[in-house]
Amino acid sequence: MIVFDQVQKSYQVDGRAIPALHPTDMTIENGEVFGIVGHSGAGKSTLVRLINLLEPPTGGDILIDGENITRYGAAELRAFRRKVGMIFQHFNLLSSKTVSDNIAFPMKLAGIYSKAEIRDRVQELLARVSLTDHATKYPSQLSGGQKQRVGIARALACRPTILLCDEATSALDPQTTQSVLRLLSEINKELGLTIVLITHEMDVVRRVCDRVAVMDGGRVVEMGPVSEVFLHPKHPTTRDFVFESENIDGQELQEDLQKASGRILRLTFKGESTYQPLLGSVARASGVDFSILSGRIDHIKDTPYGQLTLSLVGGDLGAAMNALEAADVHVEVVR
Ligand SMILES: Nc1ncnc2c1ncn2[C@@H]1O[C@H](COP(=O)(O)OP(=O)(O)OP(=O)(O)O)[C@@H](O)[C@H]1O
Repeated sequence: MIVFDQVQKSYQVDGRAIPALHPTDMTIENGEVFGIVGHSGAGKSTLVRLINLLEPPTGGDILIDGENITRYGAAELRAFRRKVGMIFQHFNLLSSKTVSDNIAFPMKLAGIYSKAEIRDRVQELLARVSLTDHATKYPSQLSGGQKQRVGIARALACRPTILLCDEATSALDPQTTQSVLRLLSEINKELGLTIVLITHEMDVVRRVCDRVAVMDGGRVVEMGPVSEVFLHPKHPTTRDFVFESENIDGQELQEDLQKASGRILRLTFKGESTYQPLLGSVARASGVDFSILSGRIDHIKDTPYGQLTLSLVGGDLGAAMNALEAADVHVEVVR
């Protein structure tokens, strides 16, 4: 478990302390995929670099499995860092080394593994990331997705318990992004690894994360299970991210809503209720007429969800809303 207790970070710029992370409390459970989403400059990288003490905090305590890592000496810190793997947006591979040698590199650097151990581990990891046939290639001979797979294998070499991902899919096309995210999900499930993933795309969070923290101006402004934060965003920054990921233009939506008559409801279906033919029967029973203003069905991790914005006129609106809520549909009155 990673615990931030009033952790803060300021950078010294021209003799002045510029805050990048205001005092923050946060807990990341073992084995979860935790997303950190925010615009450029929000403080995401700073927060993640505090977890492996690449940046020392200027205040507060960071506890990992109960140990206060901010009090570690040099030797303890070296041993701790082997337990934390990291992957990067631009892969950071060594261009003069082969795929195998890149993966072996952190094990060699640690100086505690035998040659046979390194050889066996590299073979195992090459198979894990489906790159066995590329073992003797150099990074320049690989695609972006393959390079990130090497990055992941290298990060796993010393059997870490935490994997930090700093915009790991931002340089990849959508299809390659999907396959890298699938690989990260598999690793999380198979190895029980804790994954902390920074991104500026809510869509990445939706696909793989269990919980998410939304950052703005060096503060965590919203935090919770992805289904809660994604489907019922409270902070304006979170709303912007969700709208962006759904390709919704906030202003256009407002203009559309103004043209619609009657009550406007936003319905959220989750899990099994997503597939139920509910609307027709509720409309018939309550005598309410409805038109659909916008809608989508998608997944949050493995759970299907649907969201519909409807305008409703006539009939017994209260009865319709009760019937929907009784069927586990979340009903929000927009107007
Ligand atoms: N080494 C540094 N020295 C001084 N200021 C820094 C340093 N690193 C980051 N900052 C500042 O701290 C703030 C947070 O930066 P950070 O890189 O953590 O944000 P971010 O959300 O990761 O942004 P991006 O997505 O662009 O990487 C920014 O205002 C940035 O300019």
